[in-house]
Amino acid sequence: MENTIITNNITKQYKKFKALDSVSIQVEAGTVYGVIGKNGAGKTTLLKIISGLIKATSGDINIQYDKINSIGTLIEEPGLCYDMTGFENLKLKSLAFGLSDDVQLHNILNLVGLSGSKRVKVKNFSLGMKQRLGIGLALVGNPQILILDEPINGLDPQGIVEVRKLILKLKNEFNKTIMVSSHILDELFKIGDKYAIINNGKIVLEATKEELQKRMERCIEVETDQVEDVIELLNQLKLNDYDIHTNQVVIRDKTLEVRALNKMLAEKCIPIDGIKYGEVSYENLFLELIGEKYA
Ligand SMILES: Nc1ncnc2c1ncn2[C@@H]1O[C@H](COP(=O)(O)OP(=O)(O)OP(=O)(O)O)[C@@H](O)[C@H]1O
Repeated sequence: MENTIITNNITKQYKKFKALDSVSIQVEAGTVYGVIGKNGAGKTTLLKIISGLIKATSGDINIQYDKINSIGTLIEEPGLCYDMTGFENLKLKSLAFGLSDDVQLHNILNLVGLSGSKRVKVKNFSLGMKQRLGIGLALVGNPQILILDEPINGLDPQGIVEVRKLILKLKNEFNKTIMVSSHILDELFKIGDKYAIINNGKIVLEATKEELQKRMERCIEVETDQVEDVIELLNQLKLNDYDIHTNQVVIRDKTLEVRALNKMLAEKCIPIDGIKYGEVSYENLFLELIGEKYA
């Protein structure tokens, strides 16, 4: 598939501080691209540079699009007028863009699930409604690319589901290319096709959903009430990458096979209640990638 956004060694320097350090990413057209990182990792800086809101200190950006206004952004606050309705907010932005297509605005209101609240002023909106209106504002002018910075931050579970469905609908039915950042890993992993994991301004991994899933596949979960004996065996085998839970040991080793471990446990007469392959959690994968210890 064709790439819509390519960045090449983008660096952003604030005096002596490097907020972004040689960031190179490739975003394919019609996909959702997740940018994952802790607070202060550099997500907003990257999205602002791609949106054209700030300039990179060095590096190149190549963005393919046909029309002016082809990037819609929701970065930090949506900048809503609280004494106006959702429609009036859309209208204001549309006028600022020199557009006069009210039908499109009604379609946007419908798309973001706010057509039932036509007469409600934004000051009476829930946070989820405000966030969806923020996405609606990003859609004014029908951009092909959407840049959404932390769109689910602070939302309740229902609000998160609504934004997730909206993002997927925008991709699947409207063929938008969407970059979305978050530190809520589980949620972002539900919608992205490809991801950049960013830490201290550097991309520590750019990987497709499938590649990430592959990395998460392999761990072995041993259920036992004799956790200490299992740990002793693992230490003898020099397998030091494991988590201990109540009555469970989770071993992360790509070479160890369930059958082989099962045999060794039996030989040592260590009773177990179960042994199987499991998945590394998103959080642990993330911590591994940014070089921090598992929780
Ligand atoms: N205008 C600025 N001047 C100086 N430093 C800045 C400026 N803008 C951002 N930074 C710094 O750059 C780093 C990256 O900030 P950025 O907002 O991109 O992080 P983030 O990953 O989006 O984090 P968060 O989730 O907290 O928004 C932070 O350490 C931040 O303090």
